[in-house]
Amino acid sequence: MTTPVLQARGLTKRYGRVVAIDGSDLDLHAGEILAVIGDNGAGKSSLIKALSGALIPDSGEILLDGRPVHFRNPMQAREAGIETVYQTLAVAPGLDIADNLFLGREQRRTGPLGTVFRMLDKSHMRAEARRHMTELGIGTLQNIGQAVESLSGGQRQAVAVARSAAFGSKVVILDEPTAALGVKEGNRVLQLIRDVRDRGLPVILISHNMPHVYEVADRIHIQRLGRRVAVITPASHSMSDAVAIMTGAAPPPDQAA
Ligand SMILES: Nc1ncnc2c1ncn2[C@@H]1O[C@H](COP(=O)(O)OP(=O)(O)OP(=O)(O)O)[C@@H](O)[C@H]1O
Repeated sequence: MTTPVLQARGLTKRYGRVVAIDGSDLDLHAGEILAVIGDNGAGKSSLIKALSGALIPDSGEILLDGRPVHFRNPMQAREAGIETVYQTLAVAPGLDIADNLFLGREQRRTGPLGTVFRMLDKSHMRAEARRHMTELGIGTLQNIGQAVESLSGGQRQAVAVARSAAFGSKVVILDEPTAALGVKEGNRVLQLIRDVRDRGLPVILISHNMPHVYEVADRIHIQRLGRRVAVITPASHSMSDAVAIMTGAAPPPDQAA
């Protein structure tokens, strides 16, 4: 078995008396979409925050390509190649698509125009933005200079996913990317997620939408009461099996025997 790209071992995080994650494990393999499902409060967000540097776990270990990493903040996780799109979309509505793609990573002009006057290399950013969007087949966004506030929810998500795919060199983490979307837009974002995987970036997808999970996930990590209780696949278990394990109505598979 090859080493997982990203692993969590026994991660724990407490908030006072509340145990948000309780010795949770996670394994993300190369080339896969790993869905993380669980009831409200199961610790999905906390787990993902730990993996993306937004939360420092009390104990446990995170391994990237088999090597221990200790992220103190989201920037360090991004620098290590883990790109996360949160539920609350971090897009800036007033800025255009290209600017959003490069938010926090603006490219300056070369020479004193860039270093002294901090001038942005707009044309380069536009060209790069267009290349990334085209690569991911987001054909509907013709005008890279269009303000993001004029885009639909699905198109905004597409920009956020494209951004994570453009900059994530090892892992892309998506927190409820289809939550607020209509059927058509949701499907488009699902296709985008497959494209990201097929281009070689493994994806962690947190979602409450079971049909979406079953449509795209290669494996499904079930989180319950702060820890991983099972890993199943859409082929091994039905949607109702998954929900039963998630809610505790059925025992996890290894205990079922
Ligand atoms: N900053 C915080 N302060 C206090 N308690 C927190 C904090 N963040 C999370 N918790 C608690 O930790 C537990 C796990 O929360 P978390 O958000 O990780 O779950 P979740 O599975 O993502 O839930 P949901 O599906 O509702 O988003 C919950 O009981 C929650 O109330």
